[in-house]
Amino acid sequence: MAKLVDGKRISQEIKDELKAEVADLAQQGKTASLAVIQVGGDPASSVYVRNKKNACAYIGIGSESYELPEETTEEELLALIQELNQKEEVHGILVQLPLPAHIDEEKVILAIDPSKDVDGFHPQSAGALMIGSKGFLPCTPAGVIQLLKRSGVEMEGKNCVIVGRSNIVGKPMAMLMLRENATVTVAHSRTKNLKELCKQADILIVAIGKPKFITEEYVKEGAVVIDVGIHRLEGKKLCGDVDFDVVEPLASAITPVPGGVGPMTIAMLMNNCVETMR
Ligand SMILES: Nc1nc(=O)c2c([nH]1)NC[C@@H]1CN(c3ccc(C(=O)N[C@@H](CCC(=O)O)C(=O)O)cc3)C=[N+]21
Ligand SMILES: [Mg+2]
Repeated sequence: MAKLVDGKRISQEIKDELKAEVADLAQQGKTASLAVIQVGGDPASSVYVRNKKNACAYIGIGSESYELPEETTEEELLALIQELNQKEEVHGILVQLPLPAHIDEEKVILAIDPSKDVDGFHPQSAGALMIGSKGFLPCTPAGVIQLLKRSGVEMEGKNCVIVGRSNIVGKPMAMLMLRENATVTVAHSRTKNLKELCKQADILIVAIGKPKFITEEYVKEGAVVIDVGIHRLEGKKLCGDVDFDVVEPLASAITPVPGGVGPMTIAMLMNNCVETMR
């Protein structure tokens, strides 16, 4: 039977470490505060925004939220970001994605001061990751690395297949696994012989955004399976990109959804906020 990789427990462990560190840094007069911007009232986004604010309160950093109406113009949003860039009491800026269709996400991300880019989405942060220089790491892939490390999964020399090539998960995930000296393959929706390729993976990381897409035919016996997907099924039940019930018996370790990668994303966001104080 597969060992469950408990993201809920590990994220709690990280938040507790950060809480202690923040208390220490506070004694030296250091503080941090996160500004969260949400445009429109998407209920899923509201849940995530609330979780982020709760996490800030838990570890002892400030947060302020800007809930803007759906009709907000790109100019108005850019003006708010400029204001927060200038504001000394704000150390991190997060613009909840996705944004309404009339706003250019790329422009918005580019407007954030890279020194406050706690999501790690700015091109300067992405470039720094690529060449191995200092910058904020994107929270979800950084969370996956922490899950693997804290579960004792050896990465060096291992065959890692990443399914998905997005700018916020697949691509930065590949860079981080390379840093850990894994041998990395990035697969995606157009990859030929995807099943055969995935079956070679010692570590399979899935972020394709298709519910229960990965079945037992994609997984080698003993593989470590990390599921980045999150989907709300009818009846509000959550599931990932991996069909957990059929893959779990094959895997040596596997993340559940919920309780896997999701909570780690928030823990690593908190780590990036604390990084502004260090
Ligand atoms: N600028 C920006 N930064 C983000 O980091 C960002 C974003 N936009 N837009 C949306 C996605 C999604 N995301 C998640 C965070 C936590 C959970 C999480 O905590 N999930 C829980 C379940 C939560 C639930 O019940 O829905 C779990 O998997 O156990 C999931 C997803 C951050 N995102
Ligand atoms: Mg893709």
